[in-house]
Order: sequence, then C-alpha cells, then structure tokens
Amino acid sequence: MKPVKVGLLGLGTVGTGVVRIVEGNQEDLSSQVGSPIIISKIAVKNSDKPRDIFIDPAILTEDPWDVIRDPEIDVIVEVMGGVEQTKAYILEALERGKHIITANKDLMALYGSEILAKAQEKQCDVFYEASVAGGIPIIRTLIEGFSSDRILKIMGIVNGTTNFILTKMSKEGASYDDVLQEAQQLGYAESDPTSDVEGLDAARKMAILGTLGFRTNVELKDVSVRGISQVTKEDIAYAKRLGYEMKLLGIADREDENISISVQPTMVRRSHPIAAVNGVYNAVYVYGEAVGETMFYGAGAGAMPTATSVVADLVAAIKNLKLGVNGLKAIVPYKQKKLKDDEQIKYKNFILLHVDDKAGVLAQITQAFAQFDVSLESVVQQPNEHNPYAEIIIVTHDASKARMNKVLEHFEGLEVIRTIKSVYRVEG
Ligand SMILES: NC(=O)C1=CN([C@@H]2O[C@H](COP(=O)(O)OP(=O)(O)OC[C@H]3O[C@@H](n4cnc5c(N)ncnc54)[C@H](OP(=O)(O)O)[C@@H]3O)[C@@H](O)[C@H]2O)C=CC1
Ligand SMILES: N[C@@H](CC=O)C(=O)O
Repeated sequence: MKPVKVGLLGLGTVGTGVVRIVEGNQEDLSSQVGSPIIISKIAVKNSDKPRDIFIDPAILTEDPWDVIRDPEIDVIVEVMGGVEQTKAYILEALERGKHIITANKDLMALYGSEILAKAQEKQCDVFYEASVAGGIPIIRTLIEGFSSDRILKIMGIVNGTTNFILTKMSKEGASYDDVLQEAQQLGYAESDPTSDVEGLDAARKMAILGTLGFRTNVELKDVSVRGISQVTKEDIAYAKRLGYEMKLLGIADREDENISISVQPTMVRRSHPIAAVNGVYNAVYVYGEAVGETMFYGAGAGAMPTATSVVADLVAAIKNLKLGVNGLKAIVPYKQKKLKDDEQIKYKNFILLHVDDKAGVLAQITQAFAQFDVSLESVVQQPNEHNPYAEIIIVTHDASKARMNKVLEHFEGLEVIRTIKSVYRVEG
C-alpha cells in the first residue's frame, strides 16, 4: 500500500511527541487508515540542535518552504507556532491541495476564518483539535457531539500553565516565579509565557470555543482578558476561606442571541466540578439547552497529550483523503454576532478593601453599593493584625459589569478607602 507522506513544521515539545506517536503506534495507525504514515520532511529552526529522539538528518530542513512545496507530501502538520509567516505557509499549502493539522491557537484565533475559507475553496481539511485544551477532544465534541443542541454556556480552564501555577501556589504555598519556571521546563508554557500568565493564550482558545459553540465569528478583540500575574497568595487564601478555589477561567455565555466571552482569575465555588481541576489539567464545562450540564477533562498541555490530539487529527485527515472527502464543514460560522454590553454582563464579585479603621466606614461602603443598585451577599469587616487599617471583604449578588464599574469608580474618590486590594469574579 502506498504510504501517506506527512510534512512536519516544528520538532519541539509537541513535534517530538508527534514523531513518537506516529512511530510508536505505526501498526495501529496504518491499520486505521489503510497505509503506512511516513513523516518524510521536518522543518526546524536549527538542524544541528541535539534532539531527544533519533531523526534521520536527511529529512531535516531549516526552510519550511521545502516542506510546503514538496509535491510528494499530502498532509502538513504545523507545530512550530508563529502567526504571520506561518499563515503564509498554511495558505500556500492549501493552495497546493495539502491538508493541514495545526496546534496553533494564535493562528486559528486570528485567522481561522480566512484559513477555513481557503480550505473550503480547495476542498481540503484543516483540523486544529490540539489548539484548545491539549489532549481533550473538545473541538470535535463541539462540532459533532453538540451539533444537535444549542449551547448556552462554555466555561473552561483552558490554560495548563496557569492552572499549574495557581494549584502549586494554593496547595504548596509555592512562589509564582518558581512555578512558572517549572512549567516552562516541563514544556507547558508558550515560548513567550506572557501569553499564558496574562490570559492571552486562554483568550485565543475561548475565541475558538465561542466561535464553534455559538456558530458565530468570535474574534480575539471580543474577549475581555485579565491574567493571573497580579493574583497573590493572600487572594488565594481569602478564596479558600470563603469556600472557593482561584482559577483562571474562560467563560463564554449567551442569553437569547447576545454573547459575552471573558478570561479572568475567578473564585470558583468548591462544590463546582471545575474547582477540583488541578495542575496542568484542563476542563471544559459545556451547558446545552437540551443536554444540560457536561464536562470534559484531561491534560491541557505537554508533549504527549497534545500530540495525541494532533495525531488523531492526522488519522481523520488521512481517512478523508482516502475517501476523497473533507470533513467538519459545520465549523464555518454563519450567525450574525451580537455582543452583550456591560449592562447585560452580570456576575457575582469578590472585593477586598483596605479602609480606615474608624466608625461609620462600613456604612459608607455599603451605601455606595446601594446607590448603584448592587445588592450584597455578605460583608465582613475585620481589623488587620499588622497595619493601622481594617479589611472589608464583600461578596455581591449578580451585578452588571457597568454598575460594578461605577461602584469601583466611586470608591476611587472615597477618602476612607486606602486601597481597593482585589476584585474577582465569583462563580457558583
Ligand atoms: N507545548 C504545549 O503543551 C502545547 C503547544 N501548543 C502549540 O503547539 C505549537 C508548538 O509548541 P511547542 O512544541 O511547545 O513549541 P517549541 O518551541 O517546543 O517548538 C517549536 C518548534 O518549531 C521550530 N521552529 C520555530 N520557528 C521555526 C521556523 N521559523 N522555521 C522552522 N522551524 C521553526 C523549532 O525549531 P528548533 O527545534 O530548531 O528550535 C521547534 O522545533 C505552538 O503553536 C503552541 O502554541 C498547543 C498545545 C499545547
Ligand atoms: N501554553 C499552553 C499550552 C497548550 O495550549 C498551556 O499552558 O495551556
């Protein structure tokens, strides 16, 4: 049987995992697709770099165009990262009728619609399962498993690095910087980890999930983003005390046809299944109008979990190639997008204030909430052992983002408030 030739762009954390799986599971994979799968060319930045696996130096190139322009290659697996130049490689590969597998969320969040339109024009597959939540098959699930339902909410821990950091800070009291370094050594973090810790990586993934779940074109600029770099050990301790776990949570929801998408550190009620997702694990909770609650769990980053999704996509693409079809057409968004405004976005809030320790302060604070029509679930005032100020810890009921912003603006001008220490979304 004639082998299927695959071109690999990138041989780093994920690329090495892909080679291991394709070689290690060759018998099983080839029996599924009906012919051997051969990685015949690999583009890397530095072909002299020592590798963890044996690679025939003759198949390495430092020029990705060698892979894209090779007429023998049927499928391109892109695990190299990058956006503008990588987009050019992929569009050219599609132009040449090659099928694409990518783990690149940066690319798909920014140019997914253009790439998918080109794929449709050329009747090629573009599969990108590994781009969201590593080893969890969430993209296929949204496209196929939920094709019959109307999704109302998608809530996810979709970044392994930040979940690893928050878990270690919470359970071991570890320092933010040390754990970030460990996540980098383990191959979880992006080449520039700022995109992990500042929430951008999760935002890209939520844009992809929102597009698929709501069948409308969610763009990166539609996602409001806040990362974990300002989350302190004290914040995590307060969350725990109140019965919550601190998680970097992506939330996409819709009411009628109005949607909102955000990524932010969130205090999640301990009884919610997502609160128990720790370490590099990810989870995506999907609420469908008909199906109700579902949740999908697995490793969100790292070589082998991510490569599992990449190679599963490869198998799907080769099966399609053999059948002369291309699949997953439902991914092309068709609905007009309507974003919620700040008055329509509502959730509970946790607020920690440092205030002057004197009579009447609490009344001033609660009055401000009443003035802007924000009702409160709990308010606690306590002296601070080490400082001359008191702490006020507030949890609101659901309040619109617009009204909460007004409260916080008002607080900026209140003399009795020394610092607005922390404000977090609360879920559950
Ligand atoms: N790591 C993870 O857990 C996950 C990563 N992803 C995504 O997968 C992709 C790859 O990530 P990862 O494997 O971690 O990245 P790495 O940095 O480990 O690997 C990148 C690879 O691409 C090669 N490369 C980079 N730039 C070029 C270039 N211009 N020309 C040729 N080769 C190039 C590098 O070559 P060389 O080896 O010579 O330096 C390296 O082999 C990214 O899009 C990432 O966002 C998705 C899910 C999980
Ligand atoms: N840096 C990412 C890798 C997977 O997408 C993460 O930590 O989740």
